[in-house]
Amino acid sequence: MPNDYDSIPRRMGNYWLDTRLGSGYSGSIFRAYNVYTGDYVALKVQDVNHECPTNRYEEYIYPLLQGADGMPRLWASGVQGKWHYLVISLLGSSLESIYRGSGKKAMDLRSVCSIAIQVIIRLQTMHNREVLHRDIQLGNCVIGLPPNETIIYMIDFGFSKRYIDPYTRRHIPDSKVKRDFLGNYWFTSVGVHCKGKVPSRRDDLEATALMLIHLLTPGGLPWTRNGVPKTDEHHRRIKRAKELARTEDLCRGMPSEFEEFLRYCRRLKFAECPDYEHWIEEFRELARESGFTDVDKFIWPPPPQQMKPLPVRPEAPRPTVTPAEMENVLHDLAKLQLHNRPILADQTNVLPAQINKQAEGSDKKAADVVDLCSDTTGGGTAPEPPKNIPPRTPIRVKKATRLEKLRLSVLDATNNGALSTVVAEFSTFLKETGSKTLTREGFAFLDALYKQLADPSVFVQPMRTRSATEQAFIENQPAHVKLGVVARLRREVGTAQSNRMLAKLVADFGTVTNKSSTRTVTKDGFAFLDGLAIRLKALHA
Ligand SMILES: Nc1ncnc2c1ncn2[C@@H]1O[C@H](COP(=O)(O)OP(=O)(O)OP(=O)(O)O)[C@@H](O)[C@H]1O
Repeated sequence: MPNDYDSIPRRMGNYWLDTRLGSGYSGSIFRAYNVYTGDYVALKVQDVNHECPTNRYEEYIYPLLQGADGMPRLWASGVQGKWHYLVISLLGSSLESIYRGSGKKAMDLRSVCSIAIQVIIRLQTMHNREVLHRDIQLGNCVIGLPPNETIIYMIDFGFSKRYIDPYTRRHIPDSKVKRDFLGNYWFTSVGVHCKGKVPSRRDDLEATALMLIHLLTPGGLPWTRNGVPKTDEHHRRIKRAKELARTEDLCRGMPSEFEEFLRYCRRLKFAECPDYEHWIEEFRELARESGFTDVDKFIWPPPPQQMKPLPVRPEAPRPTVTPAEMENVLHDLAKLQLHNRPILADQTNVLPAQINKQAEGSDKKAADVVDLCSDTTGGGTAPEPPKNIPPRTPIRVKKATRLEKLRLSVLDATNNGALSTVVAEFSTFLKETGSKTLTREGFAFLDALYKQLADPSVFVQPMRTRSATEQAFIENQPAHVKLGVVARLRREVGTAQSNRMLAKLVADFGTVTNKSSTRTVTKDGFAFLDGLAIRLKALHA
């Protein structure tokens, strides 16, 4: 039901309406002031007969959120004539208008980290108070007015809901029945938007992840680029694009935290409590490592000395490597003389001359390389990148750096004792980072380990590369298949008699982890890695 704005009285209760700040489907919002105190507020007006009485819902939710940082205060509410009104703290611009107003194609990393930290904290507050937001988007995150302009506030609780039943104290039930989508086109989670699932805490977080990725993507998330859908067909196309978009494609070129955060949100179970603290820390650390200070504050415009180059990803698809360029790479690889590196593998049947030949003849396997730029394999001294190939984006700091160091330690290990230490460190590191997702650097580590255990002189297809058809097949595999394989590997690792046998187990572990949709290391997976470290030590003795 559209609002008849002209009939809205100039005075509502003790408040005099000034300028209109915004309006949405459900009502209008005005800047207003208290006629007795002169204090400015925001006043949200809605027709009492509106088909979607969001003001009434908000009136119920606001008291649950009072007093918390970043939550607007509800000063008054009431009905005047045919109008229901809410009087709330007057705030500043929304992130939507800040982003649009910047004229930039993507937001800087410092600002996005601040948004991540603050929005996750806000959601933690809301969820602790048993409320789901259910409409996370840039327009519903606004900054305060001076002196609170560095604080991000949540607004618009018209779709919010208590997820703990106040009487039974139980979490709202899940349901298999598909429900109408509630939220917004751009950021509402795939589960809720495309699959009609019941929203829970995980979906507020997934919407946050998508919002962050949107801000870092030049031109925004792919399905946002043609504007709000005007037809059902357009809406269907958006849902399809959203559902089919692969996490790694959405996050290509960004610090790995964003990809991991999105994967994490999508792995959460319906009633699971997210680990807010972990992700707040992850984004703080990412910001710190990128050289940003005071990142809990959203400072706009961003301080000039902290305006680092954006983790821009190329908008056009990465050009494929030409045969000539590939030849250059292989030539350089051959020059690495892998046969001179310390070899731990069982070499009984491999004569030095053969090893040499294998290194030189490794171009036969070149066609197997699916994505040369995104996976790190091979020896320590990297060859000069061939000309005309776009440079790799200089990001994925921290975890990536640590994993890369571990990978190099694998390649430098000269005996099983040293390898055992590195494997134990790898396992501990993964456990401590909290994120159990194996990133590409994690797979590169396994690739290196496999090579050391099997035969470092042979080119090995990286475990993580896979085609679209493999991906589709993998996604149809039930989770218990992976669990069963890893449990077997865990058992077998304790009795493996040689490095070759261990190499085979590592390869199976990499393959099965890669085959799971989330690429996570399970409890059995960690037991396997720890068992591997112990076995290597035993074989060394
Ligand atoms: N407290 C506030 N102070 C200042 N501006 C505000 C405030 N609340 C909302 N606004 C502005 O008004 C816009 C609409 O507000 P809000 O989202 O609460 O209303 P809505 O009717 O639910 O809108 P929509 O239909 O777009 O969800 C916001 O994007 C923001 O720009």
